[in-house]
Amino acid sequence: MDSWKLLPHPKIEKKGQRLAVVVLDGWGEHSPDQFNAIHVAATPTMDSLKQGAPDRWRLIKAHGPAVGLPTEDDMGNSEVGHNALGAGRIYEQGAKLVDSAIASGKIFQGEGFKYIKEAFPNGTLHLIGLLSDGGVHSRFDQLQGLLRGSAANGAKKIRVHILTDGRDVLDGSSVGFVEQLEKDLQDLRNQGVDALIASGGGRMYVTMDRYENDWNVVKRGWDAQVLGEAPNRFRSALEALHKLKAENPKKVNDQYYPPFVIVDESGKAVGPIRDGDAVVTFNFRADRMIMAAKAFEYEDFNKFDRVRFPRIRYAGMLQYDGELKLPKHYLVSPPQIERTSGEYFVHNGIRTFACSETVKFGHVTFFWNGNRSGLFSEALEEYIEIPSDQGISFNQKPRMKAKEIGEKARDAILSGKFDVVRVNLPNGDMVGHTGDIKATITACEAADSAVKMILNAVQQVGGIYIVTADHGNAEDMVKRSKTGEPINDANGNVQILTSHTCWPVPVAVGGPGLAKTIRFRKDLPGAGIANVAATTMNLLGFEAPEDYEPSLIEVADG
Ligand SMILES: O=C(O)[C@@H](CO)OP(=O)(O)O
Ligand SMILES: [Mn+2]
Ligand SMILES: [Mn+2]
Repeated sequence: MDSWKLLPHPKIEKKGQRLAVVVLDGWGEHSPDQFNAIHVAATPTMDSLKQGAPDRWRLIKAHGPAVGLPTEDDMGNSEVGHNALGAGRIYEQGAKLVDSAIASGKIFQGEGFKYIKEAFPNGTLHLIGLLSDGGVHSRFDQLQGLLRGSAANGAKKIRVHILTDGRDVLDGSSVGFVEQLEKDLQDLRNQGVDALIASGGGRMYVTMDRYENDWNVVKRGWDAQVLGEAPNRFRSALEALHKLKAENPKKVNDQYYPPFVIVDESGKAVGPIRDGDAVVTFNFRADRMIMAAKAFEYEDFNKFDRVRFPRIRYAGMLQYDGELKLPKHYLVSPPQIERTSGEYFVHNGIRTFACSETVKFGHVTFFWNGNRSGLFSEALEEYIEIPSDQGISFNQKPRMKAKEIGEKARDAILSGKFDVVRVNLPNGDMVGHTGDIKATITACEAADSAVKMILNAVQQVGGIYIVTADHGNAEDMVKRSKTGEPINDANGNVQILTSHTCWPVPVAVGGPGLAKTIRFRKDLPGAGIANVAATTMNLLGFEAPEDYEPSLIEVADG
């Protein structure tokens, strides 16, 4: 028997239902107050869905172990969220896999580490990555583990190229992380390892672009890290952070520090990357390291002028793209996500349309499909990317491309060419990360209007919808005490929260094609977003594979 064949659902007929799957990025559920941008925004469509509770609207988990992260304190993120949504099962994710590999010491015995270790006797080890304890792309304690382990394994010269965060952690917290890193590097120097910070920059402006939105971001990183060139040169990273902020307090924050290099007393960069060196990008998450990985690895490369292409031993913390085998060498094996819902669908003749704008396009395709690039089937699938605005912080244009995404989805639904139309609406998340509450309110309104456009099209064709989110963000824009009170900073202003949250997200089903008897089960109170994939299979008239997390819906008698 074809193991890809999904069995017909015993109670839900497969009758060519057209299904819209809408993911609102960064849209959680939290108590209503002035710092809940979704609550303050006029969101009539999402509000109306809530009226369907408990049978057709409920909350599901989108953080911590429910999405494969180490602890209940780990907020969700797009990678683990879309992996869970698309794969319908919970995989141990990068953060956890790296933790285990460091704890057991296996990371230092693996092929990847052995490969870079060859460079230790004569070359420098460069560590490049996001410096914070956000746990979304990287974690500070993992960098510390890597530093200690590398020194213990013979690294004599280490250079750290930092990317400041302020997006998964509070803005301004980069200073504390750099102070701690400087202490750790001093400890290494006391042990005879020549260890220094060599360059830096803010994650949104240096290195960590994604989905080829803007190669200039990667180039700025390359120039500083590899060539040792940047418009800003300082004797220390702390000096860089303080001076660059003081020069331009309105524009410069942790996410957007301009690139800088650290120089010695003669003004020479302390750590350009040269032939014979080893380079490790210590982010475990893929999307924002793939572009840099290509620049470090590909012989043929034309995205920008690298000027110099050093012969290095390069490894990623994880392999970032299994399909492209990028990078070839890595310290920890990524989760092997297979048999995703999208792949099942093509094997069962389901025609899928997927769409978002650039900044989230890979979320609803690459992450959704288990970190796999490209289509499963040219004949049955179409993925559309709407170009995102470039070079701006999204609070300047908070509506982003919500309308365009809504229109594309609407047209795809009305065309009759697709059984499933899947979109990601980025607004709540991308604007939420700017910490600009007013703009985030506008963002949420734009996303809500796009949902409306999609639901109207579903209505017209007699279809079904499932609306949900990948994790929280816009529903809570302020740092809170344990009892939920907003926390003030030293100047008496509330501390703005730019990060994701641990709050649950809504899921709603409906549409004229949904039988009246279908409702949410009540026996899955702890369900999470991994339960959505089986639900979509049921909505299309299929049983889900046995090892998928259970479907959220049931068919009531009568
Ligand atoms: O912007 C990103 O890279 C992350 C936050 O670090 O957000 P998301 O997981 O929503 O993509
Ligand atoms: Mn997201
Ligand atoms: Mn986000």
